[in-house]
Amino acid sequence: MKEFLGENYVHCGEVVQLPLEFVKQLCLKIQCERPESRCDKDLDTLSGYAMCLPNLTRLQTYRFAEHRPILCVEIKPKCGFIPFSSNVTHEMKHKVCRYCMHQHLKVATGKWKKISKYCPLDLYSGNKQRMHFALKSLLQEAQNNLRIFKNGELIYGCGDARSPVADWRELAHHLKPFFFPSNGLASGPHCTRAVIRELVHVITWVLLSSSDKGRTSALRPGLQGPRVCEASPFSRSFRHQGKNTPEHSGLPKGCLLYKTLQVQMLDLLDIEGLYPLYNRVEQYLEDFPEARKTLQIDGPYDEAFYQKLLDVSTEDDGTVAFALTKVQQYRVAMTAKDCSIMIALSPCLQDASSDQRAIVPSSRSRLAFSVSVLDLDLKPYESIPHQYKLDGKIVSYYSKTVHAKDDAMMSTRFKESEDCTLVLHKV
Ligand SMILES: O=P(O)(O)O[C@@H]1[C@@H](OP(=O)(O)O)[C@H](OP(=O)(O)O)[C@H](O)[C@H](OP(=O)(O)O)[C@H]1OP(=O)(O)O
Ligand SMILES: Nc1ncnc2c1ncn2[C@@H]1O[C@H](COP(=O)(O)OP(=O)(O)OP(=O)(O)O)[C@@H](O)[C@H]1O
Repeated sequence: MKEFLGENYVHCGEVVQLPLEFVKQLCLKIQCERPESRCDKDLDTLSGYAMCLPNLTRLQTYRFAEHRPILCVEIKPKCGFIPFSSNVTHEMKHKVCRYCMHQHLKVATGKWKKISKYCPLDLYSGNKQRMHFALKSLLQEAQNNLRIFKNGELIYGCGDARSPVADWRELAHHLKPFFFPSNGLASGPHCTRAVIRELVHVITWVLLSSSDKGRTSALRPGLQGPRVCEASPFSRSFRHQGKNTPEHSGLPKGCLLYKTLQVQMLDLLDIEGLYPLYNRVEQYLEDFPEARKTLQIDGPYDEAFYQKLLDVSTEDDGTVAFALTKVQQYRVAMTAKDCSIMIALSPCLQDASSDQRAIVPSSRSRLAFSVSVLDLDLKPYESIPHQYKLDGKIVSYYSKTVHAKDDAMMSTRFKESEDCTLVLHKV
């Protein structure tokens, strides 16, 4: 991931040894804090090892702990493209992105209460208007896609599914000293709006900022699907006005969103095209179980592994080697679709001679920032059948309920318009 996303954004951490008794106690202690949907997860209590990562709610540009106040915005942007693969059998998947479709299933199964207006394609569009809309939508319905921390403590977003904290007034109260440090902006709805607007502008600016490191240019998936999701309320409102959605202004090539999207696009065949290839590898492993090691299913994720990921050809020569490359690319893509971006912001002193590239030129205050990526452990090979089933469920639920409802609404409107024919008589 360092190779793809760049040195600056990825923190590998280090492996540390822990007493088994400590891990066991920790595991018991956190179990009651897990949201219900994550109760099947477990800490590895047997290996005696853990990953020690830096605290990413803090600025990563300074070596020493800062004593200045720090704000951190965590965004889990999810998949930012619509599949372009010809293996896709459901027409809907070429029009509506997975996140927007999945929202309906999540609400139906009780994971969340309300459908979010957030659409990843808006965030990844590079178009400021669309990005602002996406970020405001995240602020309205944070789900597990947005969290805000102040000095390392969660002040906005879901700690877990049961206790969402989502009060804009309270949030603005926390944020005001960061964005309007020296003026006496009166409180009230006007102040809340101004602070939230400033937050959205600063985050957009940071997301579009570039760092030149990383070898992303090596990835050229080539094909691209539609750049607008039909379900996004932003593009819907444009369509209702008879206008086209502003497509995209293009993400700057060095920015983290661009790099993340490139890695996500390693999912070249879509799960529908990938699943038969997974079965080919499975069949091979059934015949030669000892090959699991040489195929590097469980690593090591070394230079040789990385080099194979760069082969973005989609021409199947029927070999296990081809199938394996696509499977590994898919796992990397899935990881990039589920990672989080941590944006840490801290006011910097007017006279501090800091690196100008890491300062947001916000109108009211000078903010130092750092951007990191979280949750980059490679998705397991074993999760592919689950992905395949889930994909089918998401699409069929969306098609059956939401799309059918849309159709019904259209035909009712049509019928109503027939019933209400206005007859004009000459007088
Ligand atoms: O499949 P998705 O898109 O629902 O993603 C899962 C996430 O749900 P989300 O859609 O973000 O609410 C899910 O998020 P939550 O734990 O529900 O917050 C996990 O991140 C899961 O990854 P893993 O199985 O724990 O490694 C994610 O599973 P993977 O598909 O990334 O394996
Ligand atoms: N290094 C870090 N610095 C700051 N916050 C972190 C860090 N690592 C994790 N977090 C916080 O904890 C949350 C959960 O982390 P993560 O997704 O890595 O856990 P996980 O591996 O999915 O947990 P599990 O599978 O055990 O339930 C993140 O969304 C983030 O808010």
